[in-house]
Amino acid sequence: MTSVTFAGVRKTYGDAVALAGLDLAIEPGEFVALLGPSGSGKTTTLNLLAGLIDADDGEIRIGGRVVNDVTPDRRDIAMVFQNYALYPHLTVFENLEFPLRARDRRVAATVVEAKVDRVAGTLGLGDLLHRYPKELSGGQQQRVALGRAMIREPKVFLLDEPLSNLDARLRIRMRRDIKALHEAIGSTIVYVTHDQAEAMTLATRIAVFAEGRLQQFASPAEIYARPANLFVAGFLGEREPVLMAGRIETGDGLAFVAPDGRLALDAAAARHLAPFAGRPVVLCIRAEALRPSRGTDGADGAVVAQVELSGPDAILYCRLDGGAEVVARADPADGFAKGDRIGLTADAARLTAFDPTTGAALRAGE
Ligand SMILES: Nc1ncnc2c1ncn2[C@@H]1O[C@H](COP(=O)(O)OP(=O)(O)OP(=O)(O)O)[C@@H](O)[C@H]1O
Repeated sequence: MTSVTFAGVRKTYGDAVALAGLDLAIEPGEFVALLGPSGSGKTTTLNLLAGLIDADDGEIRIGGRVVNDVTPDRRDIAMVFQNYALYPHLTVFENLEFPLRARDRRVAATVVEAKVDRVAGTLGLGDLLHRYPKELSGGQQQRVALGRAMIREPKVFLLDEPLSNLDARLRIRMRRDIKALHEAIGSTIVYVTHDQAEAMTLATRIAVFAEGRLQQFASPAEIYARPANLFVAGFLGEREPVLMAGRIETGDGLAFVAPDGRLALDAAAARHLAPFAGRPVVLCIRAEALRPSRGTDGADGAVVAQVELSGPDAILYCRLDGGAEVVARADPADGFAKGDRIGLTADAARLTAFDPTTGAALRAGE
């Protein structure tokens, strides 16, 4: 297992900064997702690691060795792209053995066979070895592409949006396959995606990029629960959170007060948000942070404007009494309906407050 390190790595194209001083230390055997919107620097990072482009500045290490001047074929990495392009005129077996034969023409047939068998076994391709790519489903083709990368037993796998050509259900199945594969082989994986759900389910840690800068590098749970800034808070999660500017007030019970709405905060808020009382903040409010209730005793009033069933949840689009729109999650069995007058209590442990000027998260005690 191999570590990967970027230290002060910078890449520009003319005046355009593709990557501004990246520092990132990936532990051996980690599965790291590089996540961010289009143009944020993910592919630049991957291409620098692969050696397909050169850094202007900084140092890149694979397993402790500085590789800035090492050619791609000597970096001991394998790449799988979005367009995995199998050789159409070769069978699955021939596609899998290709990298071995390309490296060493005289490699023994028994060695090739043993390696292909092992990789095919890990990926569940054993019964498909005689087929041609056009006789395979999209998911099977993608597994062959992964197998072709695995066969040379590289130290690090680089995957660039490998699932984006597959339909939604297959993508979810392949996610499980890739995760199982990582657990089976234990190699270090660096995986580029703009799909936050993919990053959340696959990665041991997620590196979130925006505009060529690393915004946060942490576990999926940490990134979701404790986003470092407003960009990360907005980018993670199935549904965009509501970001509302206002103040934490301590008067009549602790509350968040915005010009167009008020939210009562529960007791846990005393520790979590009370230190920021009186100062302007932007609050990130996710649906699961709001608890709807019948009647408005001890909670602030809202009206349900729309209900959306989303699998096991009912998503309530609500209007606070002051007019602000928020989204709450409920159990469909509770039967909330459009037009209902409800109470909303915020679970402060699930709220994050941000500095309106810098966008950085405010943490009690920091
Ligand atoms: N060869 C190039 N010449 C000029 N600018 C480039 C080149 N390659 C990348 N860039 C710019 O560098 C920035 C980062 O690009 P990069 O491809 O790393 O983004 P990305 O996060 O991978 O985006 P995507 O998800 O769209 O692939 C972008 O602004 C892009 O336009």
